[in-house]
Amino acid sequence: MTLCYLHTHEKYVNDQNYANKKHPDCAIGARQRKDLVGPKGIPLLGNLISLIKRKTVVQYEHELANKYGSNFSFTVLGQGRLIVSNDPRTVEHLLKTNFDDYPKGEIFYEIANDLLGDGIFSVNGKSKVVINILKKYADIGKPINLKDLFYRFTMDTFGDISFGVDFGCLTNPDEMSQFVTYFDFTQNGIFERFEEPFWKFTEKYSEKERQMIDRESVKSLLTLLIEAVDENGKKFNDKELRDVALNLILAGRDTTALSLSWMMYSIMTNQSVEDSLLQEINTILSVEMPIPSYDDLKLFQYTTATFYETLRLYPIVPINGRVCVKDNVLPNNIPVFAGECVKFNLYSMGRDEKIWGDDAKKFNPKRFLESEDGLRPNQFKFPVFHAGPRTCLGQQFATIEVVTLAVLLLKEFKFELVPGQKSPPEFTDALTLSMKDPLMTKVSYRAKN
Ligand code: HEM
Repeated sequence: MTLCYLHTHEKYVNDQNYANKKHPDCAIGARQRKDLVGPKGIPLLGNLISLIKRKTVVQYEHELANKYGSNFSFTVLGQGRLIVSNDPRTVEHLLKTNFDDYPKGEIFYEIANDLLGDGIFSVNGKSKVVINILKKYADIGKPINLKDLFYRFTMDTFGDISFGVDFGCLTNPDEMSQFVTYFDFTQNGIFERFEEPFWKFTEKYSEKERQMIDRESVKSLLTLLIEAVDENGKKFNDKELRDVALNLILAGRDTTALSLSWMMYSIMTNQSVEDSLLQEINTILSVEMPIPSYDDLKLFQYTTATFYETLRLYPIVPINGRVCVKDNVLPNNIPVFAGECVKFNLYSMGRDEKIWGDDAKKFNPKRFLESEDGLRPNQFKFPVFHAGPRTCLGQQFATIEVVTLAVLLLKEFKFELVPGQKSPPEFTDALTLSMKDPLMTKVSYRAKN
């Protein structure tokens, strides 16, 4: 997943053209822009301090959107000027119409079709393991952390369909595989670099970051993958190791696991949605068809709409954007100069009444079924899977995974939030909209067999 921070960082550090010494209220390296609204910064640092003080970047920008409207700008030391434009026309401009002015790196892999082929069998197989785990919790009446369970589910499904290996996350629930632990550690470390302009300096002196670059850790991470073999005994080559492992897992595991968590949270807090889901599931599934096949999945329209509605209010990739390489003008007439980063905040867009109408903040899956576009919403208004030529390659696979598991779980179990938890859950600062705390859930049988 390419975010613009890294590019902006390099661009601005290297580009002395913009390194104007007189920057009264913006970060060094950023062009002065009196034509844009936004919070006043301080010399050299720009808005870095207020950004650090906020809970998350998503919330910082959402607060600014509430104050300044859909288009505003701020500057941050190390990132230069960030122009936020939560406007579907800007999204189309960036990701499609003026795609060449906002380039994105090479496609790192093309796996979607392979995944769809056998993916459904793997999803069904792993869903059964999840159901067995839930049965144990339902039998003893002990709450389970659904967030953790969904991470294990998507990780194992991924290991299975992509590498042909079993990471054992579901079968050894008390012990997260070493590979997964190292992957998470490295992923978190990388995100912190986006936020810390002096990371090269601070990493030298911090114990945590020392571990990040510790050769033994990296070696262990790689060793585990190097040792993994597919069913024919074939090992990964170096390029596969780098591209497939990190990018694929980053793109596919967290996104789907988090979608499941936010979706289950939304269902647990909206009784009428749960009722409609059950009605659909009980009408379609039967003794003859206890598990949906690939073709049956399109019948689950309300369930699919519930997945989309979850992504609208809880976009798993909540902020996106691109660095501009050629001066141009946005459709709303805002000029953008090479080196500036144009972003859109999907969390704000999903809650925007101008885009979704008066009930924008309400969780209402029917809005998709009742709209003209149906289950093919306009990508620029709803860029949760990105849009244009670089749309998410895993959209269809993620939909299969989420809808299948949700249908099978909801048919068998009733889920209730354990009281005393924050609702809605808080999220952390990460590339993805990660829940900060466990999602503790009481699970019970709908009808004991
Ligand atoms: C609900 C689940 C998912 C969501 C919300 C999601 C969202 C996204 C987004 C927003 C991007 C664009 C990122 C960027 O360029 O900044 C993306 C790209 C991508 N996603 Fe997904 N994704 C999901 C699941 C998956 C799955 C399961 C896979 C793999 C099977 C996958 C594979 C990819 C790939 C390969 C790309 C890069 C496409 C390219 O650059 O051409 N995604 N996804």
